[in-house]
Amino acid sequence: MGGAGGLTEDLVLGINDHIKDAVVDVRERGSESVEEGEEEREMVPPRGPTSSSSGVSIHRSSSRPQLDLSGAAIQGNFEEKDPTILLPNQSDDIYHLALDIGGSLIKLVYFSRHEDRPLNDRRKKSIKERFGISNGNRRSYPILGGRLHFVKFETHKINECLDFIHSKQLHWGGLDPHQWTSEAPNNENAIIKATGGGAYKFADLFKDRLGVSLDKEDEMDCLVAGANFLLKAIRHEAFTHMEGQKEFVQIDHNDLFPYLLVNIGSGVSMIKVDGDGKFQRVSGTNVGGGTYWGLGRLLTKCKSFDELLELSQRGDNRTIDMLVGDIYGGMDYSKIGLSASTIASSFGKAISENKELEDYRPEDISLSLLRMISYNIGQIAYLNALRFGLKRIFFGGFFIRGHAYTMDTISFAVQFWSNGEAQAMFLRHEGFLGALGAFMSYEKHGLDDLMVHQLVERFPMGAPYTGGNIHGPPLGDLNEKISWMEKFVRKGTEIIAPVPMAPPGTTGLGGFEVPSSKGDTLRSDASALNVGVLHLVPTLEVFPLLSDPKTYEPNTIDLSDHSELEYWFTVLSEHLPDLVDKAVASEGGTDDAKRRGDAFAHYWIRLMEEPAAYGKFGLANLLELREECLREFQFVDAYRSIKQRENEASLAVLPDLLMEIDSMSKETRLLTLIEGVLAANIFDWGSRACVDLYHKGTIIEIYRMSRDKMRRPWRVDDFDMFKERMLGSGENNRPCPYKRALLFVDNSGADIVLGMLPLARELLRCGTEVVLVANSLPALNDVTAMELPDIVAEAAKHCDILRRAAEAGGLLVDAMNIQDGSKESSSVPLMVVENGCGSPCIDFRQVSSELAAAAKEADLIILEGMGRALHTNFNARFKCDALKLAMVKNQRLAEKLIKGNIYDCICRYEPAR
Ligand SMILES: Nc1ncnc2c1ncn2[C@@H]1O[C@H](COP(=O)(O)OP(=O)(O)O)[C@@H](O)[C@H]1O
Ligand SMILES: CC(C)(COP(=O)(O)O)[C@@H](O)C(=O)NCCC(=O)O
Ligand SMILES: [Mn+2]
Repeated sequence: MGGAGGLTEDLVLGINDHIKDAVVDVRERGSESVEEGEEEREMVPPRGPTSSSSGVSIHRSSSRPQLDLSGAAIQGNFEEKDPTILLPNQSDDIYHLALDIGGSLIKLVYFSRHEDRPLNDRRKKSIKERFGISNGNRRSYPILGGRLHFVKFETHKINECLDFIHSKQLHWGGLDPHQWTSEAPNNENAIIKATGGGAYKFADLFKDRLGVSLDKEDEMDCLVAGANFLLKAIRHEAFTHMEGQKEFVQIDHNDLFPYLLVNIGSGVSMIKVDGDGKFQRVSGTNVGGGTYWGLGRLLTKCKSFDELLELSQRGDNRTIDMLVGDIYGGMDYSKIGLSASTIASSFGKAISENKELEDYRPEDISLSLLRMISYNIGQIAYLNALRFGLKRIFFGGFFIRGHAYTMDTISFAVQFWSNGEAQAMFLRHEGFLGALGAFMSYEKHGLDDLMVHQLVERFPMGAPYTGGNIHGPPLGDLNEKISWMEKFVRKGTEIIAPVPMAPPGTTGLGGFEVPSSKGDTLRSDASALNVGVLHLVPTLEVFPLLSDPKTYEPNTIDLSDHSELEYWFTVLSEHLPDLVDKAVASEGGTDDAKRRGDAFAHYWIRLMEEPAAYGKFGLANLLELREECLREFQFVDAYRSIKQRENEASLAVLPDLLMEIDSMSKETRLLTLIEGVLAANIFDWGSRACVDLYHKGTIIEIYRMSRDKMRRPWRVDDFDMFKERMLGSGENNRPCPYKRALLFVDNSGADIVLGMLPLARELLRCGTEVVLVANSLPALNDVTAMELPDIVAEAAKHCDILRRAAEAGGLLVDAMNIQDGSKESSSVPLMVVENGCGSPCIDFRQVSSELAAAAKEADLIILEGMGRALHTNFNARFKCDALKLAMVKNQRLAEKLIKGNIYDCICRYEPAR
């Protein structure tokens, strides 16, 4: 090893000298952010390494396209009030709508389609040819990518709902689904699927106001279809809620039936579900959500359901309910297992006291009523489960409203009466089952064919308002979002107050005792249970090399541990000012960008008030949500100029690095290359520690420190095993054992140029095909698949191996004047493939179809960086050999994962399973 160390040292000095000329002092950058936009224009070469990020084909975009109003014309009778307007050029977003019009609420589920605009770039084309990927060849009709939105209105405000549908022109989509792709649909014969009593009651109103007919679907059919779809297709849909603890339940698709579905709407239906379309309504009760809201309104004079629910949180039901202790002189009735605090008779105290309604606190009345109804429903549900021997009970309907206390009470009843045999579970899309079922009843929309991995739930701004609260149009337009945000900030200080990390208020005593959540307010935007927009991405696939997709869990750190959540949320929040700075600078530092930056920061903190509301949450989800938030506020690529500069600086020193590498023996070279990857992984703008380093030193100093740290053994060091596999024992010059390697690259600049590209070159040199796998969308300073071909092209100018391989892989098409011009067909190709992600991490259950295709013949994967190799996939096992390379740039993670320290390195080699 001594020899290798010496050479490495030389290499460092050599590189440092070159870097000195080419690299800017990072300290200067922080303070020059305002001019960055300008300078960026100067620095962008015509075909610069990262100049093309704006045209990315976005897989997971969450921003809504604007309506194309050109050529708009009134359709039909001009005399009509609110006539329909045709938008002939609005072709990329086609809507489809289904309704559930209940006694209390109208639920809307609508689909918006954003057509893929495949970029005809050379990379995509050649990858498609090479891997034989064609569009839509798997089904007789294509599943359309798009988004499912969830909105609700109060039934007595049906006009708001009609206005909403009209304003969004959702009724135009009510045509035969086969016509979804056609332009400018004509809605004369439009039909909208609808369920619930209102589908009958309001049919004429829909015809008069919107000119559409409601196609009525059976309510029970719809509830069951909706529940089955959610339970099969949405990963974190069902959860238990006991004593304040929410726990997501992974439902095995093959072991879903039978179950009892209890839908608590205005009234309550109990349905025994035995399969898709196989069910029986076995019971129900007229004491339901309508009872709580109706009686509660009369008794407390509350103006809204949420107000009534909020009152209950400050209530003490002992003032009204007759408890066992009231009857037994403060004692338990222990013989039959009833404690003194058990409710013997709801509202029972009111009979014996000489009091009027005004003498009772509305808070106490509300709580007593809530407990009476929840407990009663829980008990009837249990009895029905018992009747049919069902172990699982799923509760839906908007009565639940994601309210911790309601869920705890119902869970307690089920647990108590069943002696723990039966389990109450709740659904995140609680009240949308019927509407979803009605949506499913459209023939051949392909939704029922979609699988879990093709659905991505996103929480764009406005989701809490559409899915949660009763509200008008969701905030679609960015200006609306920001003005809302500004209003919100002005209104209260909630946003900047410390983030509450304690679990939501609960009794802690299982529903029989007084809630300890006094003083807690039910947030009026209903973020207690957020329902996001479901993105349907038919092109996402499960990575075929996962050794066991069923048990695969991408996250290494589970944030359901509150101390973890608190820590990571704090770390990311501390990074926020720097991130906002970069984001604003990337948009030219304009006033508009500053407003958006502020709004982003506020929104981010607000989102984090209750992350559990978004389904099961790991660190990878937190990091991804941050990127999604940035995109939501139209920050396309916050680190664009930083990436460009670091790419240019690194490319300038690449030729010298390659020269030094080429002078080494095979063995030393391999070690030096791996060291190079680990050392360059320090250039990570997502790590607090690294950003602090950038503010203190130059790239050269940082890089030197990083190379110094490279002495083996690393904290996790399987290098010898990897070397053995690559080179065999002894210098026997045998060819490299790998046919195709997938290199999951991480950061721009030194990381890709001086770390991963030289490693890729070595693999190419020994006959391995190399697929560079990079992000589809920007995330921090990660290099994207769109940027890589240009970086490779630049590097190829100095290296024949890279040039020939890139040519063979279709990355270079007469890209430059190549000296020897030989185009050997025998050369091993180098390709670039997008991974389908826009995050620093990767979830192998949802990758792009081109990556899935490329993986089929791969026998080595190399995962680089903290996000892809540590936060996610540290424990993942693959069907082929895997090398995980990362520098740990966080002290706590280093301690937890490897009992080590910040800047320790990991080289983990795992032979195929
Ligand atoms: N904002 C709200 N306005 C009215 N009721 C609400 C609201 N949020 C939750 N609820 C509760 O949800 C019940 C309606 O649930 P839902 O599943 O929509 O049933 P339905 O189809 O009968 O309208 C109401 O009776 C009430 O208890
Ligand atoms: C965002 C990152 C995963 C990116 O790391 P990378 O994948 O580039 O190695 C990492 O910087 C990170 O975990 N940052 C947050 C923790 C911290 O600042 O210490
Ligand atoms: Mn990164």
